[in-house]
Amino acid sequence: MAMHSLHHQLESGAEHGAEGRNGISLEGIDLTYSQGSSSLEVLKGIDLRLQPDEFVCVLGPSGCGKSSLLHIIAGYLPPTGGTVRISGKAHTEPDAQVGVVFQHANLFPWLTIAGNIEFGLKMAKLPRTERRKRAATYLELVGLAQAGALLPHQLSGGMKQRAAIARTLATDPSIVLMDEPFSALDALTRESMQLHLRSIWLKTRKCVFFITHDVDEALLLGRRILIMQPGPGRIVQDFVNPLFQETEEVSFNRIRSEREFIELRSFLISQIAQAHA
Ligand SMILES: Nc1ncnc2c1ncn2[C@@H]1O[C@H](COP(=O)(O)OP(=O)(O)OP(=O)(O)O)[C@@H](O)[C@H]1O
Repeated sequence: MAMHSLHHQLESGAEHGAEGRNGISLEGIDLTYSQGSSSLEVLKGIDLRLQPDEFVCVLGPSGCGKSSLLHIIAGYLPPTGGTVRISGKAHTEPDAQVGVVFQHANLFPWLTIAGNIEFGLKMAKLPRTERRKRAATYLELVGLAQAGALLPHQLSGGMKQRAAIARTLATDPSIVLMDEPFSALDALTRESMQLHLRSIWLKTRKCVFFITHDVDEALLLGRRILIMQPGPGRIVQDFVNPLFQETEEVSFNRIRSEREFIELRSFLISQIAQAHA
């Protein structure tokens, strides 16, 4: 596929996400940070619909407003304009529908791994037996079935991040927002986490909004890919990832060696560089 024709051959993500009223919809989101007499317009007119089982990766140069957008979807930050809707209803405050995973796990150091997972469930007033059961289920799902009684400092970075994912999923959110969740991990752990997350998504089919700086990561994980551009932040590319396969049986090495992967990779890098210029 020649680079100049690549863009025309990609299926639009906006059409893909447009079905039904479920999932997330962002309507005309604007954000301006104001401090004293100065202000910074960070996001302008973001329109986006995500299906309830979407896995979307968001790429864009540093400072284009990716994290700000995530904070708005989470309900942490009110936009200066526009509306976030979840299943058609305006979403203005953090709640159990939306789970967030950050770059660092931020586990409570004094609680065991199971205790960390149960903490949010306790806040949600789930009875103790149900909390125990859920913690065991999600520890199993992230491959930490044997680690429930350990304290966070006894875990590796990758294990801590898996515990953080289990903690988020255990509250059964319909949307999981992830802000560069694997960027602090070494390359090998990162790849195993990517495979793990893929397999969790195939089992749970949650809507995942995943911010990354890593083009390869977006191509290996995203069913849909967005590219944002700064000044002010907006979405400039939105397409269905043609490399995405709905199966557990994937070899990242094989995908990485495919011609289409290499072409898409340089296409994305050129788009991000353009956005940066
Ligand atoms: N609380 C804040 N007050 C004022 N300006 C802010 C605030 N948070 C972020 N900004 C500014 O808004 C812009 C977008 O920041 P944001 O963190 O959303 O971008 P990003 O794309 O996630 O960046 P990165 O990839 O580096 O994490 C940046 O110019 C940043 O300096």
